[in-house]
Amino acid sequence: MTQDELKALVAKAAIDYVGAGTIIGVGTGSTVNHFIDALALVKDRIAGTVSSSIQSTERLRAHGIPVLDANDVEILSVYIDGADEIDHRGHMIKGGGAALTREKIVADMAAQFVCIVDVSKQVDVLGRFPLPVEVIPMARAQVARRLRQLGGEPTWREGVVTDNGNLILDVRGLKITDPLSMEQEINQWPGVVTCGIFARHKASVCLMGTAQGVQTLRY
Ligand SMILES: O=C(CO)[C@H](O)[C@H](O)COP(=O)(O)O
Repeated sequence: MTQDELKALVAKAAIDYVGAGTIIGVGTGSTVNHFIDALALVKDRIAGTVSSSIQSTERLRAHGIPVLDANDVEILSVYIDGADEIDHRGHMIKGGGAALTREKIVADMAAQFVCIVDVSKQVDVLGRFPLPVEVIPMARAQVARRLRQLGGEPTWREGVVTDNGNLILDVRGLKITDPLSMEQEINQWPGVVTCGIFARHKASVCLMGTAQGVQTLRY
C-alpha cells in the first residue's frame, strides 16, 4: 500500500471514534483531509465540529459539515488529527502544516486525542522531523538564538504566515528525550506562541496504518 492509501485507511478507521450527537475536533493535513471526506458520509450523525485551521474549515464546509466557533463550545468528545512524528508513549511532533497552535487549542478542549498516522511517523525519540515553533514576528531572531542555545538549528519557514498571523521556525538537530520538559521550556520564552511538541496534549489512542492493516495503540 502507498503512504496515501495508509492515510486513507486510518482516516476511515477513525470514524468509529465519532460519537452520535457529539461535537468533534478536526485537525489539519493530508491524513485529516481523508478523515473529513469519510466524515461527510456520516455527517448527520454529529452535532458539529470545531476546526483547527482555515484549510480544514473550508473542506468541512464544502462537504456541508457544520463548523462551530471554539468559543461557543465547552467540550469535544474527541479530537482527530495526524502528526509528523509519534513516539511509543504517544508524544508527538506536529505543525508540519503550520497549524500547531490551533491544533493544540482544539486538543485541549477534547476528552481524548485520536492520532491517525501511517507507520512512517513512528519514532523511538522525537526530533528526526524538524520541530516547528510558532513565533510572533518581532521575536523571530531572539527565539532563534534561544533555540541555538538549546542545541538546535532553527530555520525560518520563509513565506509562511500562520492562520494567526505569525511565523514558523523549523528546528533541526534536537534529540527530544524528555518531551514534556522541552515543551514547557520552549513555550515559556517571550514571543513563542507554542512549539510543536504535543506532550502535555499527547495522543490517547493512535491508529497506525501498516502493511498488515490498522494497528490500535493506547497510551
Ligand atoms: O500537524 C499537522 C499540521 O500542522 C499535521 O497533523 C501533520 O503535519 C501531519 O500531516 P499529514 O497528515 O499531511 O502527514
